[in-house]
Amino acid sequence: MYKVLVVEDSLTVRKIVNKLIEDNPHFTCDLCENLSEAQQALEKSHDYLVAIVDLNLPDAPNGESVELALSHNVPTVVLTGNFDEFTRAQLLDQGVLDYITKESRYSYLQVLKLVDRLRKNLSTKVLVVEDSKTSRNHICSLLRKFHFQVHEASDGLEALQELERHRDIRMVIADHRMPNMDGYELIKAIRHDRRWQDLVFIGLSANGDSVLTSKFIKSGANDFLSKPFYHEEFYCRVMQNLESQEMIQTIRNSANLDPLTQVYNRRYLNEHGESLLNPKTGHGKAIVSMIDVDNFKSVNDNFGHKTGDTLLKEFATLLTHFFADDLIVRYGGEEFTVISVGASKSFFTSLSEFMDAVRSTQFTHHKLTITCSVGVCAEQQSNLDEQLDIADSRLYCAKRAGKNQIFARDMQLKHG
Ligand SMILES: Nc1nc2c(ncn2[C@@H]2O[C@H](COP(=O)(O)OP(=O)(O)OP(=O)(O)O)[C@@H](O)[C@H]2O)c(=O)[nH]1
Repeated sequence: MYKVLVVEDSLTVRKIVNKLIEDNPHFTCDLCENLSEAQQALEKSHDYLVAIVDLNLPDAPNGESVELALSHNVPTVVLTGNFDEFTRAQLLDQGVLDYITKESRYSYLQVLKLVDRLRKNLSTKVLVVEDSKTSRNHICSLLRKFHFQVHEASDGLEALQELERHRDIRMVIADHRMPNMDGYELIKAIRHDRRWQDLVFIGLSANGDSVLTSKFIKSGANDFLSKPFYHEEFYCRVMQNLESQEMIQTIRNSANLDPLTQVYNRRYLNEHGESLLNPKTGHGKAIVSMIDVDNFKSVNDNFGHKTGDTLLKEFATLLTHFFADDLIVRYGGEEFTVISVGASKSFFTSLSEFMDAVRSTQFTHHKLTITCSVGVCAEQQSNLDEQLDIADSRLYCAKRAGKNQIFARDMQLKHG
């Protein structure tokens, strides 16, 4: 749970902000109506994610509440009834994150959006690629103020190494002119690699060259900023690009993920499974397994469909824990497919550990114990469908042989 400090003398505004923020289960608010309450709150707690502060309070008419929050190193958003260009520029220079006027419901939604962005930023990695240390430090400190996890590189080659080391970097902000590999070469290298297709890339350059801008964008950059930039513009671009990327991710997820268990769905398997077996695009071979919960119908019959759903979710979570590097698909109902391109020995070790974990786990709040049956096809066939069919027929054999077991080869059919 993240704590938000709200310093506001109007009861109505306090209530609106509190309601909007606390409707999001990630947040809780501490409400203060004047400077002295804010002072006490800041002395008592040192873990505020952000402070939302009214510029003029009865006991602090000249923005003292903002200075107070900033002096405690709490990222601060100013909420005020007066829009005044000079004050706004002054506050942004002082280091406040944003300046929002209390005009309409939309203003309050903007506050909420910013607060939630700050929460998400805590786990968002950004790579800053810039050879000038002064400029790099400046960009990094702007990003840290917004709670981003910041990584640094001084040229394109270093950036690629950093991206290999931290596969979950979501955004790259790169200068154009750099030794060894410039920004333009960097974006080309990034877009060449499918793993980084969703990475947000913002190019930077000192000369404001429009040819360079279009070259960057055509090569796959999402946006471009000319230096020197005003930090408000910088933040707007960063936030907007991240939001667009999240929207694309959400659309992609809703097309490819099973909504109940959040593992991949059949559609994804049909579109991408075969490429795993293709030596040009994947590993050329894979171990295919079909995993099915035993007697699942009785869970629905005895405890209801909702409990059945919860059990499936927990079962899928267990799969993701044991087969983190493999492709996990909900094949249908209570049947899952795991496709592994790793070594056969380590796959069977994980499978056996997974079966043990299933037997010993208590599922749902009813503490249900279950087993599962598995059919595996590790021998390569001419296509994925054939491997799936063989794994499925072995799963059927495992069921017929009494369930709670693995069938991996035809030989075992006889000894089942
Ligand atoms: N709760 C829930 N049930 C589902 C879902 N999808 C399929 N089912 C149910 O899963 C049950 C599967 O039943 P069966 O095919 O007889 O399988 P089983 O009871 O596990 O029997 P064995 O496979 O032979 O061990 C059916 O009752 C389906 O209605 C789902 O998304 N949620």
